[in-house]
Amino acid sequence: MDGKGDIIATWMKKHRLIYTGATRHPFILNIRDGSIDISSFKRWLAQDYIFVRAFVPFVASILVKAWKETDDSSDIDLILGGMAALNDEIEWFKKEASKWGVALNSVVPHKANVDYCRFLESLMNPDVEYTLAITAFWAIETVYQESFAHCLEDGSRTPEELKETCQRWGNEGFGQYCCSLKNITNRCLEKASDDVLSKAEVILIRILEHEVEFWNMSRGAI
Ligand SMILES: Cc1ncc(CO)c(N)n1
Repeated sequence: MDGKGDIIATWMKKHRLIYTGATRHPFILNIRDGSIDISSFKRWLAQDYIFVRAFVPFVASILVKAWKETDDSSDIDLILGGMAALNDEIEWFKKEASKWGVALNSVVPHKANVDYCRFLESLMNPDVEYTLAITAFWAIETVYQESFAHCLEDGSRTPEELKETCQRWGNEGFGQYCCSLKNITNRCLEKASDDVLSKAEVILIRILEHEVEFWNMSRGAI
């Protein structure tokens, strides 16, 4: 330990407002209180399928960075497990889309989605350090975990037909996975230079902003 401690906890305090904006967005609150407009849900489903397809090569790029930059094989195992889960997730999207009558092959990506995927692509560059990419990965997964877990808490009135979606990211196993990603990220951040550390913080904020825009788009607000 070099005394930097839990950097993510420090960031969470500092950026609480935007973090809450991403994890307690009206889209999520409307699922939780049962007032969600089903056309919004379908829009989210179709757009998120496109996002997840772009997320696969992003996670693959992190796997390559981990292999080159860390001697901790448990990092590779965790990222590989994440990729395996994405394989299931893509099949789940197809099944869910057919249930709702959403045609995935004719979906036009929305600007917020294109912008977000472009940002992911910029992080796939081999020049981008493992620490920066894993920070983004942790943040992306954690926003969904915290958002959908909120829809399953006691007192929530999530419609029955949306519970499976919320379970997908809100379940305890996914929560554990996010916790492991957080531990890896903190370990990398503790060893990082001040320059990388400040870049990582900017990336976290950018991710949170993209997540808010993604929910906005899903609601049809933009
Ligand atoms: C936009 C978005 N953020 C995060 C996740 C979690 O994987 C997802 N599926 N989509």
